[in-house]
Amino acid sequence: MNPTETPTDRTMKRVETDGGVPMEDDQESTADAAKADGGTEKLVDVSPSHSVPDDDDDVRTRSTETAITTRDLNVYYGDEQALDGVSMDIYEHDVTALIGPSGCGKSTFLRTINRMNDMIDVCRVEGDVEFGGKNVYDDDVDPVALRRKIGMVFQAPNPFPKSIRDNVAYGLKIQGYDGDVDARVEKALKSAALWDEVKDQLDSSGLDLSGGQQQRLCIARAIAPDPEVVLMDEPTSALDPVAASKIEDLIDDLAEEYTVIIVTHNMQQAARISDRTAVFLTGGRLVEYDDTTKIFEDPEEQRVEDYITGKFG
Ligand SMILES: Nc1ncnc2c1ncn2[C@@H]1O[C@H](COP(=O)(O)OP(=O)(O)OP(=O)(O)O)[C@@H](O)[C@H]1O
Repeated sequence: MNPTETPTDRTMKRVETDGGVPMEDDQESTADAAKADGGTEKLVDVSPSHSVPDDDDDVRTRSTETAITTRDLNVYYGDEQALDGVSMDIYEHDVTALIGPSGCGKSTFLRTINRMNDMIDVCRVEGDVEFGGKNVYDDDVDPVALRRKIGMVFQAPNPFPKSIRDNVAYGLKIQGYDGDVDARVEKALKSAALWDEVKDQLDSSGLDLSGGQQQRLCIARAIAPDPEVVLMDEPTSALDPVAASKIEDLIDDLAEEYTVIIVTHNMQQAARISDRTAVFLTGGRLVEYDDTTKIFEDPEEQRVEDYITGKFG
């Protein structure tokens, strides 16, 4: 499908998470096994066969509304072009995965959406990123206010050296929120599936938590100001498999309330947790963007199939 095309049927069964260990090295064997079977080849197994379906909430109705639209997005670091003409519609309440080999511009794309690239002097952006009916690069857009609406979670958990409560309340304080901060902290920690583990130690340092808990704390911090979009840059790559699995489950829940865009190197993870997948290849080009099942089972582009089956990247 053309990256900018609007799908006709936006209701589909969600790809299940198996809650298991992220596996990258079995991609080729999955495809080979399917071929040997004489069955329909699946490049990566996105079926729920290896999982236990959780409960009755495993079908999410998908929106036809776009949360973010990029048009002809070019990003440069000095003379080097990191993104080349990226046009993409990202849908509300979808989990959209960005995949591709190292250096193809995934993180740049993510950072361009909430203007984190503003902090890099040599970075120059051309084209539009529409959010809420406005180009986020318009002169009258306040990047700090924008980042409250489009929160971000990074690869390594990075809590502030503050209490758990203050970590979560941080964004609220910056925005001068004068309501019930404790209620908002509780709500965010519940949404981040951390409340039960920390509710009796809200004054302890966020740095005393485990890595997985710290990452969920960072997710709570990102969602406390009630954003519309949550950007995640490889949020599980620094975590052990159990902690990573918890975050994967959480991402699925977050999509009920937020639009989630996630960069991942883990193909199985993209297949498990995302509704749509965008494949970037060298040169910062978006080469294919479609429903995740389509990308992983029957991509249009040979280059995408080669990447997914581990022939390069
Ligand atoms: N701050 C920066 N200054 C200069 N060049 C940069 C900067 N950040 C990224 N680049 C360059 O832009 C290109 C895209 O990098 P980016 O980090 O967006 O790719 P990526 O696909 O996210 O890579 P990875 O998967 O390794 O994280 C690379 O060539 C990279 O060297």
